[in-house]
Amino acid sequence: MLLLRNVTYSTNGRKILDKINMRFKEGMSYSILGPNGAGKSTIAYILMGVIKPSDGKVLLDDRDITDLSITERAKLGITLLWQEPARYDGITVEEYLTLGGKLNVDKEELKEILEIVGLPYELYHSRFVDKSLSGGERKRVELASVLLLKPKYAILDEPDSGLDITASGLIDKTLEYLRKIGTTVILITHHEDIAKKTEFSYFVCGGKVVRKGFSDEVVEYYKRACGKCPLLEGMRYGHQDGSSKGI
Ligand SMILES: Nc1ncnc2c1ncn2[C@@H]1O[C@H](COP(=O)(O)OP(=O)(O)OP(=O)(O)O)[C@@H](O)[C@H]1O
Repeated sequence: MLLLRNVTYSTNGRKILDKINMRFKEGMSYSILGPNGAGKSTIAYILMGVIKPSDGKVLLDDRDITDLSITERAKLGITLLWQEPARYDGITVEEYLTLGGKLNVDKEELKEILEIVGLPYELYHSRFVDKSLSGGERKRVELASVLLLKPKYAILDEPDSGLDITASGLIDKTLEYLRKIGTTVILITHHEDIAKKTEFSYFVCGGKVVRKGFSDEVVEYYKRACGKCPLLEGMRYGHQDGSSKGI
């Protein structure tokens, strides 16, 4: 089990996360749901070891891993799909996904995974992971790399961002594959329909867990709460500069 215990994170004199407690059990799927700026990506970075909490602990199977680096956590089976996909000039999709042949993966498996993420092997394996791929295609390559690693814990930070209308089917196939291989999924999103695809959800707002439980129930609460939130209402109508009333 992966666990955040009383995690607080402050930076530049601002408290971003405030005593966050979360539990991710093996083989289950979870969403971290919340509006822009809620603290969702910060939670992902703390789980992955990109940043360290100012207070509190990260535990994996009762072991304190708070001070472990990204690489050490990766070795323990924790993987992060970054919100912004990277580019690697001069490296093909196949080289990237097989870590230059170091990852033990056969061609059939590579084909299967590329099919799941919607990039047919024949069309994409020799393409370069550079700016010649669109943002959406790079995101799909990153998702394929997470699936091929067969992690124990897959943290997917907005897997649908930058993707088109086919994203919903892609998320379904991704979750189905990860469920099949027993990976615990931690999916970060601000979309209710995406959160509903997981079993459990945490609704985060203002750096705090506001609600947790079965995804259907949490999503209903999120819709009601965010629908009435004066902060979000203000953002929607652009009250900060008094302009852009409506859209
Ligand atoms: N280094 C930093 N200095 C100041 N503020 C920061 C810093 N890093 C993050 N924040 C702020 O912390 C808040 C939470 O950021 P975070 O990226 O975790 O939100 P999020 O829920 O993932 O948002 P989004 O849905 O827009 O991606 C935001 O208001 C952000 O501006």
